[in-house]
Amino acid sequence: MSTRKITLHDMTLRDGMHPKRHLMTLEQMRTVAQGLDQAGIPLIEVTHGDGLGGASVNYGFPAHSDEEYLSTVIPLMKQAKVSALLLPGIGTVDHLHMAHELGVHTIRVATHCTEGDVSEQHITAARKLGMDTVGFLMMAHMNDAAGLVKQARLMEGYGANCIYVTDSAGYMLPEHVTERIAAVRQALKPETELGFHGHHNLAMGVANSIAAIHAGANRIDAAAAGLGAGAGNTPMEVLVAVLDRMGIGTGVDVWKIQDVAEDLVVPLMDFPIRIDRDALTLGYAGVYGSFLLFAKRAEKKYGIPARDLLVELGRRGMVGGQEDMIEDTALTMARERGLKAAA
Ligand SMILES: C[C@H](O)CC(=O)C(=O)O
Ligand SMILES: [Mn+2]
Repeated sequence: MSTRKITLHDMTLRDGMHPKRHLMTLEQMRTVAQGLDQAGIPLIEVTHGDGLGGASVNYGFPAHSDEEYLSTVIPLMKQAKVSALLLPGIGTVDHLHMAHELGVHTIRVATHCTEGDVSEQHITAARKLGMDTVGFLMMAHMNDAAGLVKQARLMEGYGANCIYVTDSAGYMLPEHVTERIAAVRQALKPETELGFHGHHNLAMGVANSIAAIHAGANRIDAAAAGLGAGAGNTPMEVLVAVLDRMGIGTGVDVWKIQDVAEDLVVPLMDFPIRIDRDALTLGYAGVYGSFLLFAKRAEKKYGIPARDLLVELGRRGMVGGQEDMIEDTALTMARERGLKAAA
């Protein structure tokens, strides 16, 4: 067994909210969170798919508020800590205080990979509260290694004790991950932790996570049965089995996490999380994972195949926060093709 310890961070109840259209019930949250806790997962993320304050016309209204989800899950945890995602501009410092009061241990302040400077206020506030504070650089394939180093240093300078390279589009191949993680690892203080968040659109979730670990990452995100945006996140139960075979310690029980995936998470899926042609196109064209259902909806409404729309969104370089542009782009394409919207 290697002496290196990897912290696995579960995404089922946050990234998994995207394919659930943010409509998980409190009972589903409770059951899955307890299963993950009993399997030994040390850190579990809980919020709207777009983080604290995500409830909106743009991102979708959830079945319950972040307060309800967090106050349902946190008191039940025997060993796991709970994290919350926060995108400045969506989540506010008030949301951060609310999360802290409810017992959230880790706050992950997420920005586009070229906009780390917008995280200063939230990272500073979280550090003042003594929280485990993470800077989360999304769509990391859209910045090169040197650019990510700059952004990571900014976030570290504001007080983040961990920085994430986030493959939101599931676009990266292992060599892209290795190059970026190694460069960021070298640039940060040795005590600053480094994480990787993968999506499985090109079936690279596990391979990319292993590449990240080899290049110096020590926190890795994954979701039980892969429940997450697009073709899902790195499947947790597969990652745990592979790391166990590699002799890398995670503290997670190989069998129990399989049972969580199979018995608790697969049954709550609204559709199978798989690499269908649209999810594959996200990875191939480098498109933000949570655009998938928006594109599928636009296909029904305007008759533009989701795949064509996703390719165009990738060509236009659309990023998280530009969800309204999906409809706009579909309308433009429908007009160009002489199509009429479905009644
Ligand atoms: C708000 C996004 O879903 C955050 C994330 O998980 C990603 O960028 O990937
Ligand atoms: Mn994600």
